Amino acid sequence: MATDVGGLKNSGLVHARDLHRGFDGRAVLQGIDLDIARGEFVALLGRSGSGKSTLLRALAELDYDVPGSGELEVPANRAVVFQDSRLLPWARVLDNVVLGLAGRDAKERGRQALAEVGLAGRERAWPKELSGGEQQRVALARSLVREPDLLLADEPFGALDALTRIKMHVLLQELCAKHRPAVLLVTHDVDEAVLLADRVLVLQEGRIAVDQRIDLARPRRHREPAFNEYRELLLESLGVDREPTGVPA
Ligand SMILES: Nc1ncnc2c1ncn2[C@@H]1O[C@H](COP(=O)(O)OP(=O)(O)OP(=O)(O)O)[C@@H](O)[C@H]1O
Repeated sequence: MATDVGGLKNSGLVHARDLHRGFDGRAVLQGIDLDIARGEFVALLGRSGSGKSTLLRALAELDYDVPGSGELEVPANRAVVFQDSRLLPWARVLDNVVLGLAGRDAKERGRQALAEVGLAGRERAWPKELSGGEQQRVALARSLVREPDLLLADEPFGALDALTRIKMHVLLQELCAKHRPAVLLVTHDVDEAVLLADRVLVLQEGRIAVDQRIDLARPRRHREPAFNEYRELLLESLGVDREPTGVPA
């Protein structure tokens, strides 16, 4: 596998060709071709077990222990956010944000990042004193303070209640408009994908089966007719039965 973090061959930021990954002889990714442009927001949908996290971990280069092949170029300056915040319980909020960050102004940048996610004044709190949504805000601040070219997010809002999730969607839209990282967001939530992404991919049988551009003005709102059209299209490609008597698969 060739991994070139420096000289990207094309104008894209992420470049993957014919990526294969498998576990115990079972193929999970079976020839992924994917390009992500600088500043582009890509959402990744797929049924449970389709390999979304496997693909995200490949792009994060966190899968050195997983056998595979293919060509992959990703920027060195990338950040990963998971479903749980993975904050260090023994470090205060600000220290969690700036841990490992170089420079004399690191703490000041950390404070600014916390203010951006709506947590000014909570710098000295311990992670356990924060709600789940607040902890995810800290995780976002920890990523964004590093000004990543690529943000890889694996169901970052999956464990949050519906109202908090909506607030996080608004926040993420604002942060992305300001910082313009390229994003790969793994999600189960079709509405979340249509709301946030420039492009929505559907992973099926180890390949990207759908690559749908979302041509809606921002900021986006649920329930406008065009939004619903994209949602129905994607639900159909996921094989979700929308008949009244059907139970979603
Ligand atoms: N470390 C591992 N060892 C063995 N099998 C694994 C490992 N990680 C993932 N798998 C298998 O690879 C397949 C894809 O898993 P992956 O977590 O990428 O799917 P996913 O689409 O992210 O699923 P979900 O939506 O349920 O999180 C699954 O069948 C899973 O059991």
